[in-house]
Amino acid sequence: MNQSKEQRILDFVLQNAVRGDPCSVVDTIDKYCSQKEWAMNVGNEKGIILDKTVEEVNPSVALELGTYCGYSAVRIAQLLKPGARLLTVEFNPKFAAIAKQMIEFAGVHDKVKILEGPSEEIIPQLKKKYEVDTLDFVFLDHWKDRYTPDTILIQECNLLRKGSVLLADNVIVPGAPEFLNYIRNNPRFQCTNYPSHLEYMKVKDAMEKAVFLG
Ligand SMILES: O=c1[nH]cnc2c(O)cc(-c3ccc(F)cc3)cc12
Ligand SMILES: [Mg+2]
Repeated sequence: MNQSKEQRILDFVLQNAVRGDPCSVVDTIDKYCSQKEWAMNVGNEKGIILDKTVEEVNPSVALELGTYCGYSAVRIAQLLKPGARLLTVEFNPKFAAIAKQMIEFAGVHDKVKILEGPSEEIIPQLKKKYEVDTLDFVFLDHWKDRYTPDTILIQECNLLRKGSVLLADNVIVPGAPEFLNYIRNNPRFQCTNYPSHLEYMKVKDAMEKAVFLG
């Protein structure tokens, strides 16, 4: 039965990265996806923006929407302080299965919990089922048409506190114009744009940071 691209990425990591070394897992995925097959990992250029934002926030509880192969989950998890945790939501069961193995190989599984299912179903469960009080950091990297409804849902579920930080990938490519319009015109958020490039390409992309003002 022919392999998926995501399985090929995982196999390349299992063969070439160092078990228990998150940096080697991240670098090995970037090597495969820049040299062999493009894939929608946030990549190293935007990954550095992600890293800096996570270090700035130093979250106790972080949420990621869109796990894919686990690349950004590994990047975020390795920056978390002891006792901090990342909840990452993935709709596609095949991607979730790959990410689970990737996260375990990287040795960050004690900090990461993969929640499989649609974000609109999982977000309302975070408080009661996953014992979340508020989210310190949210990385939006799933389907661009869900950025705005999920941001509204997160607010409706009272999951943000003064100073909570949202960071959205791909606001240029594939683009999230409706989200940019929503968040930049919402007086409860202070927005900053970070120009960058699409992962592994020369194409311009950007990330948008939005701080919740309470
Ligand atoms: O669907 C996406 N989810 C999350 N991140 C993405 C991402 O970073 C890039 C892309 C993408 C960009 C250009 C293209 F030609 C085809 C797909 C999609 C997603
Ligand atoms: Mg992305």
